[in-house]
Amino acid sequence: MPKVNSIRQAPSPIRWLRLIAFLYGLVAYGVFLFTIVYAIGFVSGIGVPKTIDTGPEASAIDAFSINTLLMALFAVQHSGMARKGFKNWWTRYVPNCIERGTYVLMASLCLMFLYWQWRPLPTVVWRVEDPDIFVMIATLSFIGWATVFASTFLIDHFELFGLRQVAANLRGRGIPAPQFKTPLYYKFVRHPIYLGFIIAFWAAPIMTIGHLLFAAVTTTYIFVGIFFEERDLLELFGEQYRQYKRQTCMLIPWRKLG
Ligand SMILES: C[S@@+](CC[C@H](N)C(=O)[O-])C[C@H]1O[C@@H](n2cnc3c(N)ncnc32)[C@H](O)[C@@H]1O
Repeated sequence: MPKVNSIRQAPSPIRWLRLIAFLYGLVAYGVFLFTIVYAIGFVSGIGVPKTIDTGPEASAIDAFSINTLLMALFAVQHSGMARKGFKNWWTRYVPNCIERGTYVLMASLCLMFLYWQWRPLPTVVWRVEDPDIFVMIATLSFIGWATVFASTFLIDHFELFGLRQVAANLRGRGIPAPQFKTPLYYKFVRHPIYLGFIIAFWAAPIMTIGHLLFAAVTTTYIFVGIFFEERDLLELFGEQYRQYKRQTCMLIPWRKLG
């Protein structure tokens, strides 16, 4: 009898696969956390060895081309892999539960590559001389980052970064369907995470050409990303999202709710 029990309790191959998928999701999340925290240092120039204004010297034209290519690589990965058609195709080969984690991992690797290969363009465009205004602008940038983090928790932090999916799979449950949400300030702006990024990138007490290039290209990319994201959200949530779009501003809450 004890032998029968021990056979019954032995983890099946499926359980092992679920555990491996869960650990993979955890690693992907850890890499993402490191990458996003590093991004704060990279953009602000504080606390990390390689920042937006440091790195191998290059001519202005080389630096401009390399940096633009690095941002284009990230944009293609980040937008391409988020599209429904791509997801439908590659989840034929990759289990559904690790699709989001893999997406997050790939985006993090593209960003790390960008940090590593980024060439500085150190000419100063503006420099705030007044120490109080300097601190105010630097603080505003951190408020932007805080908005990004807080908003991920409002939407669903663990689903956005793939942990909820691998945790559900580990428990033998299906992947939870995405829910439409408008918590707190999502009632006033549809894209607080992107607004937070824009604030974090532009609120710079010392703005170099390199930083300006980064802020300008990422802001343009955010608008392109919003176009594709909203097209998908309309398809996913239908009338609910159409009404939300009619009543709520995209980034800046400048008009009243309808
Ligand atoms: C990086 S988040 C950005 C969310 C939002 N655009 C923002 O800036 O706060 C992208 C994911 O959020 C989801 N999403 C965006 N708005 C949402 C909402 N109101 N409710 C639920 N999910 C949403 C999208 O489907 C997408 O998977």
